[in-house]
Amino acid sequence: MTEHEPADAVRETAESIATMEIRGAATIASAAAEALAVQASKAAESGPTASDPEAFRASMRAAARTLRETRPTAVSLPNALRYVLQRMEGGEVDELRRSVVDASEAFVQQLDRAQEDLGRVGANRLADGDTVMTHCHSTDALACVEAAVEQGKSISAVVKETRPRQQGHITAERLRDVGVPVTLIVDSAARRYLDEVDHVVVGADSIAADGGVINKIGTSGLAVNARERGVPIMTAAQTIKLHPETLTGHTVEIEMRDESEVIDPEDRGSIGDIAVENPAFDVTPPRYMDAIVTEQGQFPPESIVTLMRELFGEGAAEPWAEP
Ligand SMILES: O=C(COP(=O)(O)O)[C@H](O)[C@H](O)COP(=O)(O)O
Repeated sequence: MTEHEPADAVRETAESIATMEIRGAATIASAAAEALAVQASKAAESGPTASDPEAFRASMRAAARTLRETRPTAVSLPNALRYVLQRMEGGEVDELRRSVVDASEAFVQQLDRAQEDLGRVGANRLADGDTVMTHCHSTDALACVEAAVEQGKSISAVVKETRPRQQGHITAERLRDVGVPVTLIVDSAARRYLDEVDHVVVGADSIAADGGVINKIGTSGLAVNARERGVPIMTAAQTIKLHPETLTGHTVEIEMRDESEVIDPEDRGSIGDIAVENPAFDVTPPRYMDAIVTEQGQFPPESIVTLMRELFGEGAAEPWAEP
């Protein structure tokens, strides 16, 4: 195996992330970490990467770049790659392999634990009898509702379908499966139903140093409406969603997806010369978000920078870059 040929499993994972078969920031992060472990095992098996530590390292960097290039917005993806590659160490291929496999396992375990911990923090904000409104499908947001249900609270949900990919349907099914009564609505009905809900709970793909929440398109409009109706809105986001590059003034790239997700290619001809745009995410300014719930407790969005600096220092390394 050469440095420019990531294992098939890495290419398959990258393809699944790009096509959204694997989706949602936390799930993308664990799939990426696991793909690096597979790459390490394959690279240690045969070819120059099996005998030359530098070729092995180069193949790991190339695999990380392949994964990094799939989708630009969820920072949990580069944070996962960074976590694993920064722990790659050893003078021999076998040591390098082991360090990558161990780091990948530790990362995935940490992710699961963090989600459980943040679920309990978020659940404390929910009271028995509350109705929550959700947007998209976020495993972190769901963890809060599930933990509240486990605490014996009776929770019901109004679930936005979330055009164009309708991830709300996944949320509706997950909530139904844990016994939460669900009402599914179209996105444009959200303001009408806000009068019937006690909390809005959303996830995040990235959180900027100023506390801005980058999440599925439509989150910012929902947040503005929730504020106007006096309904508290929280973001459930593990700390791997904190975007270290925003500490140095970078902005988060918003993914633009194909127009075929918005309009059926068969109908495209009939609408003629009309531009169709499909941004996948938007930014909710911190003043419209009541709390960011993490595994380390809840924070007002404006104070998240303190936690970010503690965890990431002043910036972000790119260990996948060629030296
Ligand atoms: O915006 C989305 C998913 O977008 P997409 O479907 O385009 O990937 C989710 O709210 C966040 O990724 C958080 O999810 P989680 O809490 O599971 O990390």
